[in-house]
Amino acid sequence: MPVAHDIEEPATDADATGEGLPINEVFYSLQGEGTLAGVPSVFVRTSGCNLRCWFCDSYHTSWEPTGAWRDVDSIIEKVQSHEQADHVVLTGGEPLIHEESVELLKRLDAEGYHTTVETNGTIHRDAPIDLASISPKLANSTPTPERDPKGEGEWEQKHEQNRIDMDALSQMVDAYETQLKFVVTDVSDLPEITDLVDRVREATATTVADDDVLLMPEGMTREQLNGTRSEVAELAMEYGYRYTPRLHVDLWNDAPGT
Ligand SMILES: C[S@@+](CC[C@H](N)C(=O)[O-])C[C@H]1O[C@@H](n2cnc3c(N)ncnc32)[C@H](O)[C@@H]1O
Ligand SMILES: Nc1nc2[nH]cc(C(=O)O)c2c(=O)[nH]1
Ligand code: SF4
Ligand SMILES: [Mg+2]
Repeated sequence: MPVAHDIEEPATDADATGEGLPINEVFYSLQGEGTLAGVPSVFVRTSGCNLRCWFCDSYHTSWEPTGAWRDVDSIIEKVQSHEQADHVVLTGGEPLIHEESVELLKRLDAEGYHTTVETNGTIHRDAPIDLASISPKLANSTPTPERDPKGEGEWEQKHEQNRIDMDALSQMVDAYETQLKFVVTDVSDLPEITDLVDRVREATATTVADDDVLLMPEGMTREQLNGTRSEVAELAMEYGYRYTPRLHVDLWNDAPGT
């Protein structure tokens, strides 16, 4: 069993019992990213992350983790209250820092849900995951002092050291149906992506097709996406990778619970 990295415990509304999961939010929406974009889904967002991307669109699960501890039964109950959905997306923060995410995924699987896990790919756990939506973090994510949203670059080195774990990444690719979803700002990100995809292909027994590699424009608002999406779409065509929109941002901008 992998050891969770040294995680700061999220601030909680409830007493930390050590059981259950720190939950930031549970909401019903359309999957906005990746090969299942457009599918009605319940999102379960855990709090706490082992990385600190400067651009993180879920600031209150990473830079300032907040949430309330909920036991697995109560999370399942909340998921089931959205009766139309048969897809569940477990995200965060980084959901796989929490061992209890495995229990939640087992319960969701037993209840018949299709499960997607949105993960940065640095921690592998054995769980019933129907789609591992892995977003390995590139150098463009590193919180340098100039880009740090909170401090003065205190996380730069730790983020840089931990953002890629080839063992965890390749174990996950071999274990699950996978999409590799890269956050792209511009053409300068592409050499790192092609190199990483080559390394994953060498390290795994699985065929990683070009259309399992997704380029997603960086931006947490429509305005920011206006500056990235066209170039990223062109890059997907040029390299033969798949483009993924951020449908939820196009539809609802950065509204909470979407
Ligand atoms: C908040 S993360 C949570 C899951 C996991 N920690 C991860 O990074 O994959 C969910 C998704 O949002 C993406 N993301 C975060 N901030 C973004 C931004 N500013 N622009 C585009 N994608 C972003 C991540 O790369 C990931 O695919
Ligand atoms: N609609 C919607 N789709 C998403 N796909 C991945 C998300 C995430 O934050 O992990 C996300 C999200 O926050 N909202
Ligand atoms: S790994 Fe995911 S949750 Fe963590 S800081 Fe980066 S985007 Fe945010
Ligand atoms: Mg999101």
